Amino acid sequence: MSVEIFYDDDADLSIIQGRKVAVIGYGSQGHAHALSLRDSGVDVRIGLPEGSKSRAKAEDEGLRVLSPAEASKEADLIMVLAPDTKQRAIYTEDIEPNLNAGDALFFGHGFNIRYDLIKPPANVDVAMVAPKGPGHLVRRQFVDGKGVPCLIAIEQDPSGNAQAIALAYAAAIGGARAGVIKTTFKEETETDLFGEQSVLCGGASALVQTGFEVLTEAGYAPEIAYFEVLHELKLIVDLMYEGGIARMRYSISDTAEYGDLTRGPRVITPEVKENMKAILAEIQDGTFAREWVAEDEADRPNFRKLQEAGEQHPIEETGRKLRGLMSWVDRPITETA
Ligand SMILES: NC(=O)C1=CN([C@@H]2O[C@H](COP(=O)(O)OP(=O)(O)OC[C@H]3O[C@@H](n4cnc5c(N)ncnc54)[C@H](OP(=O)(O)O)[C@@H]3O)[C@@H](O)[C@H]2O)C=CC1
Ligand SMILES: CC[C@](O)(C(C)=O)C(=O)O
Ligand SMILES: [Mg+2]
Ligand SMILES: [Mg+2]
Repeated sequence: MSVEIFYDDDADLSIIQGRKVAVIGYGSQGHAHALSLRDSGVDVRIGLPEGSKSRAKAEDEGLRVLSPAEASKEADLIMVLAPDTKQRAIYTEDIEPNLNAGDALFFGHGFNIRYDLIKPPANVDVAMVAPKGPGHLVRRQFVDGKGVPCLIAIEQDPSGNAQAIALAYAAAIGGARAGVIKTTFKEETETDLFGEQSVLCGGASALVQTGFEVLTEAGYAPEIAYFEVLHELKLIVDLMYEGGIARMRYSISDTAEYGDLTRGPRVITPEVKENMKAILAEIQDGTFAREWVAEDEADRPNFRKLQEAGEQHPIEETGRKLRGLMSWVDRPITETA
């Protein structure tokens, strides 16, 4: 095996328990890290601006909430879990003036370091602990005594201890129960962006919406179409998760398996593979990052338009109706455990 994988036995939790940690941001990842760090005996404070919607949520959990600058000043390890597009300004205005030699600056995703948007001083450890799953699942798994696998990466290591600190941090949020893999900021950023754009989010959303459109435009009931192309997808993906594509194919009927083997490549054609390569190239050469930063600076007009169109897609209305009949499915996305 070419990668190093670490587990709880490889991590020394006392290292992170001996640090003063500031978690900047209390959204999907921020709430999961902060609550699990606290439950692991770590001294945590949250950095959020005045007027942030997240302040009340953190305070309701009994966490100390300070401004990002105050939290950074108090802490000797700062984990940046604000939106990627906001991190550069937060770093310049709130974190950088409060960084001391020997501090550690941590990220949950490598975007700002990989694309040189943030350039920390050489006397500060710079590392990443990136859970490979959505924050609400990171927290739920921790509470259930399990964990979401994490990637760690070290960009700067003046203390000589950055890897041990990152491993301890990953263990404190449950990641080392599942496995912690060492990577680089470059590899994490490029593969994470590719995965979410081409397969996990972009690819999967477009596949599901298109399948729903084909069935309903052909006159089939939207409810039937929803079950076939969205609801059942989770059941199929669960089998892949447990035992790979082979396990899924073992479990489905041979009729489905024959259709999978012969029709799948007609959906995901060589042209689709070329499209994926083009998307990867835009990630590697920085085109996507420049586009996304510019879109954010322009107040996200295209993003909002596309978001709205997605919310108006007929599959959402059908889904809301059906999930309303399945009380066990409709977990609010704000639920934290
Ligand atoms: N979502 C996920 O599961 C994953 C995210 N990541 C990475 O984690 C990081 C955080 O992403 P995510 O959790 O999705 O972010 P969210 O959008 O869910 O949350 C962002 C948080 O940052 C706060 N915030 C906004 N502006 C500031 C500011 N100026 N100073 C301090 N806090 C601010 C927001 O507060 P408010 O409520 O006021 O908006 C909110 O609490 C990103 O780097 C992302 O790539 C990595 C793996 C998975
Ligand atoms: C798949 C999306 C993700 O990369 C994640 C949850 O890991 C993200 O940026 O939210
Ligand atoms: Mg990811
Ligand atoms: Mg991501």
